[in-house]
Amino acid sequence: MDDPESRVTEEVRQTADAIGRMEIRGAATIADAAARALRDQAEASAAETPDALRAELRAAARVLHDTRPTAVSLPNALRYVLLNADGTTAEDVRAAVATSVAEFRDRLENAQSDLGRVGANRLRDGDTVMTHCHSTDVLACVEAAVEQGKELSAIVKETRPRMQGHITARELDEMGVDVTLIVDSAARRYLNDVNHVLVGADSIAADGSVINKIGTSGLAVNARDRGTPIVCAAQTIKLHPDTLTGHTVDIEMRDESEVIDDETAADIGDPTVLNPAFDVTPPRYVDAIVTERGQYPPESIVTLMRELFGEATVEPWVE
Ligand SMILES: O=P(O)(O)OC[C@H]1O[C@H](OP(=O)(O)O)[C@H](O)[C@@H]1O
Repeated sequence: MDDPESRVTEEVRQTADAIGRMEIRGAATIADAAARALRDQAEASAAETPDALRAELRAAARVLHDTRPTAVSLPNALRYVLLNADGTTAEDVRAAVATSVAEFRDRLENAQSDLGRVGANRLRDGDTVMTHCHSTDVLACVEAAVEQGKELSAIVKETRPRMQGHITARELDEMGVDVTLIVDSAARRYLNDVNHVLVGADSIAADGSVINKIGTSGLAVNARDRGTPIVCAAQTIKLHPDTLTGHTVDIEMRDESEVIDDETAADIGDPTVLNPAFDVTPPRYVDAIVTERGQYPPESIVTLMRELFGEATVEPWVE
C-alpha cells in the first residue's frame, strides 16, 4: 500500500497552511475548518477499503494537527471526527465522516449561542466591557445581550502584534456597540471605567488556568488589582483533556517578522525578538468561565472535564 500521506489532498494542505498563517484563526473557527477539511478529504478520496480511507484521514489529521499547538479545539475536533469514522465499507466510512462533521459543526454553533445566553446574563444595560484579541465566544455573549435590548459600550485593546482587536472593533460596531480603541499598554488606565473584562480562550487547563492571547495574564492581574471582574467565555471544546493527566499546554512561538521588520531590526542592532502568541492566566485571577453548560468558577472546571473526557484521551491520528 502506498503512503497515505501522499494522498492528503491539496485542499487539506491549503487549509493547514491557512491555519498556520492565521488566515483561518480563532479557536472555534480553526476547529470548524479542520472538521470540514476531514470531510472533504473523505469525499475526495479514491480509497476502496475502510482501512485505507481511515489511514488517509489520519494522515490528513496529522497535517492539520501540526499547524498550531496551543488551541486544543483543533485536536478535539479531529478526535471527534476520527473516532466516529466507523463502517464496514469505504462508502460507510465516508458517510459516517460526513454525518459526524455535520453533527460537530451543529454542536459548535449551538454551543456558541447557548454560551452567549449564559454570558449575556452577566451584562447589564449600560455596561462597558473591555476586550482583548478577537473571540467569537466573547462576541456571542455581547451579541446575546444586545439582542436582549441592553445597550453596551466596549473598550477594545488593539492586541499587538497582529491587531485582532480591529476585527473585534468592527464586529462590535456592527452590533451597535459603542467602541473605543486603545493601545494594549493603556488597558490599566481604563480598567476603572469598565464593568467587566471579557476574554476568550484557546485552551483551559484542568486547574482552571486560562490559556489565551498573549497579554491576557497581565490584563487579568491588573483587573483583579482594580477590582474589575474578568470573565472567560469558552465553549467546552476549549477544555484541554491532556491536562487531566499532568500534561502542560504548549505555548506557540511565532515568527519575529510579526513584531518587527528586518530593516528596523537591523537599525536597532538586531536584538533577539520573542513572539509568544499566548500566555497562561492562573485561575485565581479569573472570576468565571462561561461555557454552553453554564458558568463555572475556574477551580471547578475539572469536574466538567472529567465528565466530558473521563480520565484519558486517545490521539486517533497517531499511526
Ligand atoms: O474560539 P474563539 O472564541 O473565536 O477564539 C478564541 C481565541 O483564539 C484566538 O487566538 P488566535 O487569534 O487564533 O491566535 C484568541 O486568543 C481568542 O481569544
